[in-house]
Amino acid sequence: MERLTEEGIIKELENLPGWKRLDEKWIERKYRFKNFLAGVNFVDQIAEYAEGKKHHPFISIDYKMVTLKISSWQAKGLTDLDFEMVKHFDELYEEAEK
Ligand SMILES: C[C@H](O)[C@H](O)[C@H]1CNC2=NC(N)=NC(=O)C2=N1
Repeated sequence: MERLTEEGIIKELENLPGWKRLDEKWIERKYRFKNFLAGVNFVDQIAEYAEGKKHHPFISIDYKMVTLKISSWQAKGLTDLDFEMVKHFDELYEEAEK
């Protein structure tokens, strides 16, 4: 998959509040949960989805906070697939927090 241009990345991020640029290759979002197990359950859903897509975010759980960061390392940058996936991560979060 093709790497997105700088303009393409900036445009995508405009519609994704919460996601921030770490550097030219990685974006990151921190999600807060009501309790530890809600965060772990979210990570479980992310893991299933990522495995299905064969595209894997880096994940860390810090008590009630889950941090996801993603890049397409084979493409050496950010791709449409990264953005398709982060939109789904945000949807899963909204469902989880209802
Ligand atoms: C061979 C395998 O499909 C690749 O190594 C996949 C696995 N998961 C991946 N995940 C992410 N985030 N980026 C990749 O480039 C990537 N490559």
